[in-house]
Amino acid sequence: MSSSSARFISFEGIDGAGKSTHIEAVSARLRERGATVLNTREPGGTPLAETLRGLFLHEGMDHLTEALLVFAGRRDHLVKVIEPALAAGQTVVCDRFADASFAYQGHGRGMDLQVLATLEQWVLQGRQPDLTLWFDLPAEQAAQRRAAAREADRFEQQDLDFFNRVRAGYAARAAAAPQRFVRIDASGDIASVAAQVAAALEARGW
Ligand SMILES: Nc1ncnc2c1ncn2[C@@H]1O[C@H](COP(=O)(O)OP(=O)(O)OP(=O)(O)O)[C@@H](O)[C@H]1O
Ligand SMILES: Cc1cn([C@H]2C[C@H](O)[C@@H](COP(=O)(O)O)O2)c(=O)[nH]c1=O
Repeated sequence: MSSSSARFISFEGIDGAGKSTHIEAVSARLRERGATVLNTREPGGTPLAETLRGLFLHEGMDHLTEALLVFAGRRDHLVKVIEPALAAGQTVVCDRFADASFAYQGHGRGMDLQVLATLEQWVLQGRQPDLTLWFDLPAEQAAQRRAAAREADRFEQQDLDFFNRVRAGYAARAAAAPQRFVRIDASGDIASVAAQVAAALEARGW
């Protein structure tokens, strides 16, 4: 891959699906092939958006406020970090992006998907990842992994029904954009998941 081939790759999935476990290996692989890789995340990615992240994860708020906050942070992130990096020919690897808003605020919280689509249009102006790796895992299994790993934030405290809806939300987004999404079966061991991720990159010649 030449350093001028800008790519935008997002990682998605319910909490505890295993995204973060694979992000550094993906970035290392792309760097080995010549890319300049920028690792970032949402909510967050800029000082302002990281401040909003703290509120988003820990303060109580209504669902529309939650969606507006995450899209406000996303706008700052897009304008200050993602677009300049892509314009400079870098590869952007982002832990979650706008699909998460449809899955969590839309399907999880029950917000009107059309309102989210309008926000997406205003904020992203058509920008979408080139590839979205969706780590798909049953909610029960993800909960077991989370329980062993860390203290729960406002989202991670939600029940299995919530995460089943979020998972269905990702499935709907994947079905609507099959050329962009690759479903990774995240239920196996770390090596089997890593092999699927590598195959998805290999298939694109990345
Ligand atoms: N394939 C796997 N099998 C068993 N455990 C795993 C697997 N992948 C990751 N884990 C473990 O599950 C926990 C959650 O993984 P990780 O933090 O990568 O998930 P995540 O999708 O990034 O979660 P979040 O989005 O909530 O931060 C960690 O303790 C990690 O070590
Ligand atoms: C981008 C985005 C995220 N969320 C939720 C999903 C997770 O529960 C947290 C982020 O935590 P992580 O450990 O960094 O994965 O935020 C959301 O509800 N909506 C979004 O758009």
